[in-house]
Amino acid sequence: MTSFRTLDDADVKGKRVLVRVDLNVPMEDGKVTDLTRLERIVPTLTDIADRGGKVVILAHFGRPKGVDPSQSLKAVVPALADVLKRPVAFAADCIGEVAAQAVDAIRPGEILVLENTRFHKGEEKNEPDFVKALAANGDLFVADAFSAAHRAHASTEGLGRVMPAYAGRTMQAELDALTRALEKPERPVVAVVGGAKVSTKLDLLGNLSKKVDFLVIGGGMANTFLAAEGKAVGKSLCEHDLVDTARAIVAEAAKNGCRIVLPVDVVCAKEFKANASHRVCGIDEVAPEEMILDIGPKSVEHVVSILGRAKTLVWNGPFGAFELEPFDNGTVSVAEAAAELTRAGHLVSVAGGGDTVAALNQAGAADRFTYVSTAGGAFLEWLEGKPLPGVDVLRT
Ligand SMILES: Nc1ncnc2c1ncn2[C@@H]1O[C@H](COP(=O)(O)OP(=O)(O)OP(=O)(O)O)[C@@H](O)[C@H]1O
Ligand SMILES: O=C(O)[C@H](O)COP(=O)(O)O
Repeated sequence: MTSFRTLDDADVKGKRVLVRVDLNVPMEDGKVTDLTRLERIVPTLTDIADRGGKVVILAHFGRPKGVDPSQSLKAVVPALADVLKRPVAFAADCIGEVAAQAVDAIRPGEILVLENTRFHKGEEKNEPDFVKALAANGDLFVADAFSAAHRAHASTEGLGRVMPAYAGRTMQAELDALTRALEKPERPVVAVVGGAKVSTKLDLLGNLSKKVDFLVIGGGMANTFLAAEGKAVGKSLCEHDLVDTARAIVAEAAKNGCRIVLPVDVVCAKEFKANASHRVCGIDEVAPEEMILDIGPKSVEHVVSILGRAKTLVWNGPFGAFELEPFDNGTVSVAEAAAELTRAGHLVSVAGGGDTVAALNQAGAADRFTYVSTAGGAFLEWLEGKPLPGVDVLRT
C-alpha cells in the first residue's frame, strides 16, 4: 500500500520549513473574496509554528509571465494573518538574498510568505537550478497544496525530490477523502458528473465508468447523451458531434457493470436567463424552440433513491444552470438529500470543482458533505485517473 510521510513524522523544531500552500485565492479590488483556501491551511501552519519551526511559505498567484506587481502575494498576506490570528511577514522574492535575509530574520514559531514563485520561469519549468535556489532556504519541505499537485513545478514537485518531504494536514485530509471515495470505497459508489460539456470531461467519464457502480450524468452534458439515444433536445446546449463518443462511453460502462443514469424529466425554457418562463416535461417532450436548463422532479427523485442505496458519492458538476433561479432546483435538491444522508452516517460524500463547490454552498449543503475539495484542475485530473506529480513525489 502506498503511504505518505506526514507532519507527524517531521521534526520541525528549530528548522526552516518550506511549506507549499495554495494562495491562489479569488480577489476583488485588492481584497480576498473567499477565505476557504486560507482557512484550510491553518492547521498545517499553526502546527509547524507551535512546534517551533520557522514557517516559510511558498505559493503561486495567478499565471504571471515574469514579475508582475499586480499578481504579488503581498496582497494576500493581511487576509492570511487575519485567518491565522498571527502576524505574517513577507519577502519580495522567493529566492536569493532577499528571501534568505527574510528567513534569517524570523524566529522559530514565526510565519513568512515568500513572493509568487511564478515570477521566476524556473518554477513552471521545474528547472534544477531554481529548485536548488528554493531549497537553499529550507531544511525540510511540507506539501500542503493538493490543488496545485497536478502541476510538476519546482515548488510542487521539484522540492520533494531534493529534500525530506512530508504531506501537510490539508494534503493528508484531501488524500484520505479521495482514497475513501474512489480507491477503497464502500460500495455501491455513485458518481455524479454534471456541468456544461461532455468534451471537457471525456477522460473523467471513461475513468469513472471503470470504477463506480452508478454514473449519474447531469447538466448540459446530459443533453449529448440524450441526443445519442435519439431524443430531441431542441435548442439545448448539446455537442451533436459527440453523440458517437457518448454512445461509446455508455457501451464501455455497460461492459464494466456501471449503470449510466440520465434525466427522465427536465425543466425547459426558451430563454437562458433567471426566472425565464419555464415548464417541466418528460424527456420525449422537449419542443424545438426550448432549452433544457435543469433536471425535473422525477429525475431528482430517481437520483435521490439511488443515493439512498449507495454508500459513497463523488460529485463534480451541477445538474443544471444553477446560477439562474429556478434552474438551481435540481442541484439544490440532490445536494440537500446527499448532505442529509451524509449527516445521518449513511453516505461518504466527496465533491470538487469550482462550480460544484459554488453550487453546494448555494444549496447550504457543503458543510454536511464528508469532504469538499478546494481543488479545481487537480480534482478533475484525479477523477480522470491521471498521476498527480505533487502527490507522487510524497509517496514512500
Ligand atoms: N442544461 C444546461 N444548459 C446550459 N448550461 C448548463 C446546463 N447545466 C449546467 N450548465 C452550466 O455548466 C456550468 C458548470 O459546468 P462545469 O463543467 O464548469 O462545472 P465544474 O466542473 O463544477 O466547474 P469547474 O470547471 O469550475 O471546476 C455552469 O455554468 C452551469 O450553468
Ligand atoms: O487555482 C487552482 O486551481 C490552482 O491554484 C492551480 O492553478 P493553475 O491552474 O494556475 O496551475
